This record gives sequence, structure tokens and C-alpha cells, in this order.
Amino acid sequence: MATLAPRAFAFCHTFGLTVWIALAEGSGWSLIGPGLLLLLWPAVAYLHAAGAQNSKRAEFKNLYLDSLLFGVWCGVLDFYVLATVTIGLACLMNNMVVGGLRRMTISMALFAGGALSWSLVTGFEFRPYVSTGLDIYQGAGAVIYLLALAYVMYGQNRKIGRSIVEIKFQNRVFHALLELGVAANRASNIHTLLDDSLKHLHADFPEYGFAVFLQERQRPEVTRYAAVAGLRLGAEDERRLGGLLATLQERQESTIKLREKTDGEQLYASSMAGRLSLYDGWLVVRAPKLDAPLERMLTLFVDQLAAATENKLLHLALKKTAERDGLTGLYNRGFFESALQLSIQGKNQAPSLDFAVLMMDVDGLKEVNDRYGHVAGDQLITTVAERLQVHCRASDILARYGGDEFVVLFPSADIAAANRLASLIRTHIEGQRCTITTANGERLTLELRLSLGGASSSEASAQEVLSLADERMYDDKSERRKQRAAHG
Ligand SMILES: Nc1nc2c(ncn2[C@@H]2O[C@H](COP(=O)(O)OP(=O)(O)OP(=O)(O)O)[C@@H](O)[C@H]2O)c(=O)[nH]1
Repeated sequence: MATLAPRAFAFCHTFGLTVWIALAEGSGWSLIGPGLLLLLWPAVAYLHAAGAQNSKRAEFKNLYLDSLLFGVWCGVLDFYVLATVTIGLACLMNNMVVGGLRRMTISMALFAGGALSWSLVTGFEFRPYVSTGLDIYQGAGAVIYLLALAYVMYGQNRKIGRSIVEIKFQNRVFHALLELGVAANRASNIHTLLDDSLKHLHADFPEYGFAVFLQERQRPEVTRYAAVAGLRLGAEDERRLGGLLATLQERQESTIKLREKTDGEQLYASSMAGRLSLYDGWLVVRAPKLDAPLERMLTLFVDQLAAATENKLLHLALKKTAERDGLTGLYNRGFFESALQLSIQGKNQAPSLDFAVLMMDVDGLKEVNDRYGHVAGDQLITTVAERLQVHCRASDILARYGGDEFVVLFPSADIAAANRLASLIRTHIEGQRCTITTANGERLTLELRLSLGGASSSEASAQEVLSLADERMYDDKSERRKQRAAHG
């Protein structure tokens, strides 16, 4: 405990003073005997503070007791002036430092109370001066005590300074972790997740550079992700990282030195092994040296990045399953219907936004299924889906509505958009050849035929646009059937 040494010095010195006076005045053991208690108190105070649940509070009590004891002892020494002034001041100062004016006033009262009580019990005696030698002894003791106290305070200030630096660093880490969480929530895919995460990390820790590498365990050459912020990796670093990724499973250590840079900085790589179910990866950091706080920070960032990546991969997989049609990869009916509901709301709100729909049905799928098998039918469906995708714009929502039915929603568009796509289909898809493999392995070509029906919210109420398009598609189908029948 920091106060042990100055307190032990102060009480031992006062004991020496007592012995000096006892010898000078011939009072002998009657003064020295009780003075021995002065030697005991620092140990008692130390044990009291060390054993207390709240040692700081116990030490504050000890400081009050110091004032009381010294007050009594100044009375015992008949108020030898230099001792009374220096010891009294030291008590006031100690209490002022830890508790301001309030504590100083209480300490002053305790000191005076102790002195007064002694005078009341034994009678007031005043002997302001003993000898020059004792004055020198007391003055030197006061100086040593003050210097010892200043040294203790210096040590404590340094400790506080270091704690502040550590707390500030931890705050930055905490802030960065929060930002990583926000970036992960906002990101729509793994690339933006890693990019945004590293940008945030670099903004919070501009003194470091970061890079992250992920690759799918089963297909390392196919699925890879990388992001870099505040760091330049040479071809040699990338080659080394590639090698590390390959041997990741056998490595035990979590952070390794990747390369010593020429500018005195170094590159360290922290492994994500065991944190991702389908991926392996490294977080690379450029830093002057790898100390304990940096290592702890890297572990936290690696954990957070890995958890965010894992969650995002799961989220994307679920989203895909929920939104996409398994055979064609187009949006499914559920997704289309929610998008249509949004367009219906958009039309009914002010300012109202029109939308259009184009329904399509592949002609003759049943016959293909019946004659060549369902796998051939599936090929016909996927071919139509692929070719439709070529002619749709990014804003069009193309979905597989049912078995052989497709639909396109044109948000914020009129019937012209549906007519434009219908005419592209008639020109570029209708009558085109499609190669399929039959159930008995034969390859044959079919002609693509589609019935179409478009409608928009400018010609029917928003709720009825889809059924109007559906009706028109069936009209088109009947018309085409009639035409085919007429042509034999
Ligand atoms: N191969 C395959 N066939 C499917 C799938 N979903 C639905 N079908 C079949 O698609 C056919 C759809 O029926 P219809 O619309 O009467 O078939 P169609 O021959 O195109 O008749 P029209 O539309 O009147 O020209 C049925 O035979 C369904 O079994 C699928 O995912 N794969």
C-alpha cells in the first residue's frame, strides 16, 4: 500500500523525537514506554486497510486516526512548537489531498480534539522549544516526509496516467466493436461487410492498417473475399498469405508475424480458424509491434468479424431460400407478391406511382413432360428463364409465378414497359430453338412458344392489374391456339 512507507516514517520519526525529549528532560520510560505505541500504529493501519473490503475507505479512516493520534501526541510532548506545526500541517495536507476542504476541516478538528482531550485529562503544559538539535532533527524529518509523500503521489499519478491511456484505448476498441456490429447489419453482402468493417477499424485506429482474407474451405479457388484499409500488400505478402491459408488447419498459434516491413513496421496475421464453419481466413494488421493490448484487440476483432461473416452468410442463404425459385434462381411467387403489394401501396399513396405487370406462360410444357420426361420439361423452363433474364432491366422484377408461368413487375412504369418487353420476347425468344435431353438421353431441339398478357395500374385499379394481365395472357393463349389450329 502506497501510504505505508510515509506513515511508518512519520511515526518512527515522532518516536525518535519522543526519545530525544525523554532523554533531554530525564522523563525516561514514562515517556518512551507509551511512545512505543507510535511504532505499532503504522502496522495496525496497514492491516486494517489491507483486510478491509473497501481498502480505500479504510485508509481514509486511518488518515483521520493519524490526525487524532498525532493531536494527542503533540499534547503529550507539551506542544513542542516545531513538531506541533509540522505534524499538524502534514495531517491537514494528507486529508486535503484525498478529500478537499471538508476532510481537512474534520482532520483539523480531530487533531485539535486529540490535543485538547490530552490537556484536559493531564493538565495543559506548554514547552515550545527544546534545543536547536531537536529543531534540526524535526525540520529534516519534515522535509524527508514531504519528499517521500511527493514521491508516492508521483507514482500514483503515473499509474493514473497509464490507466487513462488504457481506458482510452479500451474505449476505442469498444467503439470499433460497436461499429463493426452496425456495419455488419447494414452490409448487403460479404464484400461490403468486409470493406465497411475494415474502413471503420482503420478510422478508429488510423495508426494501424488492416486487411482481411476469407476463402471457402471446400472451394478455395472459387469463393474468396478480401478487403484492405490503410495497408498495402505486395505480391510476396499475398503469396505468403495464400500459403498460410493452405496450412491453416495445422497451425496452433493465433497471431503470427507475416513480414518485417522496411519502415520498422510489421505485418501480423490473426487466424480465424475454428470461428467460421465453411470458411478459413486471416485478419492482417500493420503495426509497430505486437504487444498484449494489440493482441487482445486482434482477438476481439477476429471474433467479431468471424461472427458477423457467419451471420451474414446464414442470413444471405436464408434470404435466397426465402426469395428465390429453386429451379431457375429467379424470384419466387412469394417475393413477387410482396413486391406487388408495395407497388399497389405506392399507387394508392400520394404522389401515386403507376406500375405494370407482364404475365407469361410457356406453351406446350405438359406435352414436353409427357413425351420426354420431367427433366426435359425442367430444361425448357430454365432455358425460358435464362432468356427472359437477358431482356429484363435491373429494376424489373422477374419471377417464376408457378409451373410454367413467369411474371415481370415493372415498378414505377406504365404499360409501355410491359409492351416493350413483350415485343422483345416476340422478336428474340418466340420461335427460337431450345436444346433438351430426353429421358432416354437423346438430345433434341424444340421451338420456344410463350403466351403473354400485360396490364398497368393506369388502366385498372391497382388490385386488379395482375388478374387483368392474367386474363389477357389467356386470351393470347386461346388466340394462338386458334391460329395454330387454322394453320393445321
Ligand atoms: N418439368 C416440370 N414440369 C412442371 C413443373 N411445374 C409444373 N409443371 C408441369 O407443367 C405443366 C403445366 O400445365 P399446363 O399449363 O396445362 O401445360 P401446357 O402444356 O404449357 O399447356 P398450356 O399452358 O395450355 O400451353 C403441368 O404438366 C405440370 O405438371 C416443373 O417444375 N417442372
